[in-house]
Amino acid sequence: MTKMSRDDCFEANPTRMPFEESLERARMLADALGVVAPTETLPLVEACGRVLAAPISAPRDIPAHDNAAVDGYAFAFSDYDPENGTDLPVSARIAAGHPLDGALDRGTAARIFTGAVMPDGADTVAMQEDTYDDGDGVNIPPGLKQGANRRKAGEDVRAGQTLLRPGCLLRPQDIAAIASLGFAEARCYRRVRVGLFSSGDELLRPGDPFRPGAVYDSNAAMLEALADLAGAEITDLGVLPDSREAVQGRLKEAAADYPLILSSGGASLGEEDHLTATLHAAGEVSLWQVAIKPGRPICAGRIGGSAIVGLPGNPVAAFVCFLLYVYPLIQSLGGAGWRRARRYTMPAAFAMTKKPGRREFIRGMLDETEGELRARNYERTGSGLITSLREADGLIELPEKTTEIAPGDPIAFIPFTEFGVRP
Ligand SMILES: Nc1nc2c(c(=O)[nH]1)N[C@H]1C(S)=C(S)[C@@H](COP(=O)(O)OP(=O)(O)OC[C@H]3O[C@@H](n4cnc5c(N)ncnc54)[C@H](O)[C@@H]3O)O[C@H]1N2
Ligand code: MOO
Repeated sequence: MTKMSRDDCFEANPTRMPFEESLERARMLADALGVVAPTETLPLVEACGRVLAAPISAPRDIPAHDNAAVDGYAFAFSDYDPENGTDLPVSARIAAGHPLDGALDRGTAARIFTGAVMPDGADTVAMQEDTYDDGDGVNIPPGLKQGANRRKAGEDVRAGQTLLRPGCLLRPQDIAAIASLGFAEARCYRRVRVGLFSSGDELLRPGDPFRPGAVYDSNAAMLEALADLAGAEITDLGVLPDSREAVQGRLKEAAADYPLILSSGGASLGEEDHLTATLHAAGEVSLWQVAIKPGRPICAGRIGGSAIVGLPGNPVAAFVCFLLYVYPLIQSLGGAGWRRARRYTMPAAFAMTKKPGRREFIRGMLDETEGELRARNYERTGSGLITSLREADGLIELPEKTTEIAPGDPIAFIPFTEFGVRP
């Protein structure tokens, strides 16, 4: 029989849920609840950052016409000698927004400007810097290929093409694409409404006078800011009272109003664990007690049509669990589908040993050495150190089976930018 160390609850309790299973259960919870956000039509600039709710198809080609890519002279390639160049009389002037009425006369060139519609009969443009006035017209230099300096109709987008599908997160470049089709508005999902509780008798709200033994509630402000970046709209519902009946009452009440409820603190195995008890009594538990560090006491489940996530009280654990579980949950409930944060493989710039059997997410900083990015760990591991989150650029993910990391070993890095947190 293997000896169990008393100070390691993972060895002492082999029943903790593996990380991948817990994430799959969170995903199943999200799938079961579906998209909870209603839709609304928004002007384009307000739509940026939102999730698209209806497909957007192109009513016409973009660009709509063949057009000049440079200021210069448009002509028919069939009138041109690519070996020696050609002198052509200039019979028209075409500015952007003012297409030529009729076709270009055969054997002539048109003075044309960037973005102006190519006249019928012309297929090639010489850049003005490469030409000269030969007295009677313009000299087109040798060496141009057919179609040079011409942008084809539909080369960006084809008429009828579905450009954006429901569920896509609208970025500035998507807004540009929608505007290029001539649409001023987009149908979007509303932000997911989230009710937020904190939990703990020691908590004071920022602004309250300090008292001995107290801790200011930093999780509420942090989670509100994170949820805002995730595209949700948080309502701070205050601190949960320390009574099982009162917690059950407040949670049930909130579940009737919000499709997602977050709470931090009071999720561990201590006597004060009213949240998990409420989920057991009034709803369903999807995951609880996961083999991860930090964040082991996380729990999640539902009451009716509302998802509830009990985040651990330690600020680092609350932050990490938000990124791992709540961020994708908000995306999914908000219509964007479940998205797993991307991992970037890079060499470790540190050495450490690790206990097997649990997934660890340690705080990491990016170092650039000789043009290569490497990840360094934050030396202290305490789950209450907000400073460590401020120093870090992201999380280093260490798999269950890993027991040792040496400098140069490939590691998986999840930058905070994946969650909209700017460096
Ligand atoms: N016997 C055990 N003790 C603990 C376990 C365990 O499994 N067995 N798990 C540890 C781990 S890991 C964590 S994480 C914490 C999580 O506990 P809770 O989620 O129940 O949170 P609390 O006990 O209420 O608080 C923990 C810690 O965080 C501070 N806190 C809580 N809320 C806030 C807030 N809104 N803003 C700032 N700081 C907050 C609180 O003061 C505590 O210091 O349990 C371990 N113990
Ligand atoms: O794992 Mo707890 O979630 O360290 O702070």
